Amino acid sequence: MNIVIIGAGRVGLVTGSCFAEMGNNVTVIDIDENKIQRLRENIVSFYEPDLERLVRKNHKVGRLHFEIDLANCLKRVKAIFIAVGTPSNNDGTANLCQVLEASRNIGRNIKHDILVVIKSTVPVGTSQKIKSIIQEELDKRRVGISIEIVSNPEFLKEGTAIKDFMNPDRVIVGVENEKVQKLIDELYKPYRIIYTDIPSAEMIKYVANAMLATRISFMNDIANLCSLIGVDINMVRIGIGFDSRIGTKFLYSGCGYGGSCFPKDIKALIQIGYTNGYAMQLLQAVEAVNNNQKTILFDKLLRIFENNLKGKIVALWGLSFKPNTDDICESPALTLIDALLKAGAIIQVYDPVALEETRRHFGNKLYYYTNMYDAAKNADVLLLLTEWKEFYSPSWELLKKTMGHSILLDGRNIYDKKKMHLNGFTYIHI
Ligand SMILES: NC(=O)c1ccc[n+]([C@@H]2O[C@H](COP(=O)([O-])OP(=O)(O)OC[C@H]3O[C@@H](n4cnc5c(N)ncnc54)[C@H](O)[C@@H]3O)[C@@H](O)[C@H]2O)c1
Ligand SMILES: O=c1ccn([C@@H]2O[C@H](COP(=O)(O)OP(=O)(O)O[C@H]3O[C@H](CO)[C@@H](O)[C@H](O)[C@H]3O)[C@@H](O)[C@H]2O)c(=O)[nH]1
Repeated sequence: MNIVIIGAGRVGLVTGSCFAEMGNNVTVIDIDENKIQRLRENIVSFYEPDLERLVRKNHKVGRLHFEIDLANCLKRVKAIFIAVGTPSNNDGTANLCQVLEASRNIGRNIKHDILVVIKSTVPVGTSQKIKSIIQEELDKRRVGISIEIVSNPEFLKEGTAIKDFMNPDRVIVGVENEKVQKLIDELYKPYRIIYTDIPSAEMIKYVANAMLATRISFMNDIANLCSLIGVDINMVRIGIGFDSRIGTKFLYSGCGYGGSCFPKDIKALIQIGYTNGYAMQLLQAVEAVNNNQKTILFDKLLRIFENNLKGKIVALWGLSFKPNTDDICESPALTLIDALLKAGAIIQVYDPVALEETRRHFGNKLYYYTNMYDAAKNADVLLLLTEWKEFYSPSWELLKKTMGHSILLDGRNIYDKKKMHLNGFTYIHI
């Protein structure tokens, strides 16, 4: 099938590459000319495991193309996916400028019947707005063609995006009528497709993220209580997770959730509540607990160093908001670094792939290392912020020797408390 994807970001590029891998003929377009030029050279501008390989392979065999101008790639196209960004406005509502501009672009250029698929995360009612905008542009041109619209929110996670797209738990498709289902079935053939109406599909995306974020904030709240009363949160997590009604996933306490989705989508859902005269009390608490959680490691540091971090060497392992991505958007590391800089600490950082992103953000205020042990050199304290695999079994001997001190704050609770004391570390976790 001939498909166009608007937006070559984390969702658009993964969607395009995966559909091409399934045998479709895909063109991905973006307004960022530099991004498109680099993609034509098979260079992906962000880190996502396996994505560059898929881009190169499908580009080479001629199933994946990159364009700037939508008008150049509409011939025989059956579906156009909108996968542009929906960042937060200052008040927390979803900013729909990119989505509305992409819709106008479709309306200005399309010359035949088409299915428009909305992949971006958008508030209820946006798909209808998109349809109206396309129709407005068609009317201006006096073009009488039929536009079908479906809402198909995306549930992939950064760091496992290809795997998630290729093996989804479910594919949600909100439709206005059954006519379009044949085409959707053809696209997503092997997967479990759940058809809903459009508003439900739009809402499912927000509610799924809200539920996951709620689990995390709930566990962080419980972890903070456990730490006050001397209970091991890891044992509690395992103990409740084996209740099949609860399940084991998304129960890991830590230094807070980040990323380009949970924080903005929770804010947007709270704002949707406000707009409709309803206070989303639980989600407000989820957000408040998370904001507090991002400050917890700093508070622990203040206690250790008796409120004086000036001149203290603080080493950080992990900067991205989760492993296997270079994305530092809303990462707990950013909150911690801001506080440490204010307190006058010397900050030495290491991350397997997010160093450059971090350097772009903080410039020469930090010391950057490409080796995890070098980052810990002479450090008064080491903090683990992201649970990259390579941090699971370090050489404790080497680490102790390099640091000269042996205090470790584990922001992701990945180490065994008992063993850490045997390794000679003062070990503090969440
Ligand atoms: N990042 C994720 O893991 C993830 C997962 C599921 C859903 N989502 C949702 O998917 C959407 C896209 O997210 P993303 O992370 O891919 O965003 P992104 O910011 O990485 O990418 C958006 C891309 O769209 C391009 N763009 C903007 N306006 C355009 C236009 N008018 N025409 C062509 N290109 C345009 C931008 O240049 C950018 O490359 C958001 O709504 C997000 O909430 C994201
Ligand atoms: O038990 C857990 C699980 C996750 N996290 C944190 O939660 C954040 C988000 O992690 P994750 O959900 O794995 O990554 P995202 O790429 O942000 O994916 C979420 O956001 C996407 C964008 O909407 C959705 O598509 C995905 O389904 C949804 O999981 C990260 O900071 C994690 O460290 C925890 O603290 N504890």
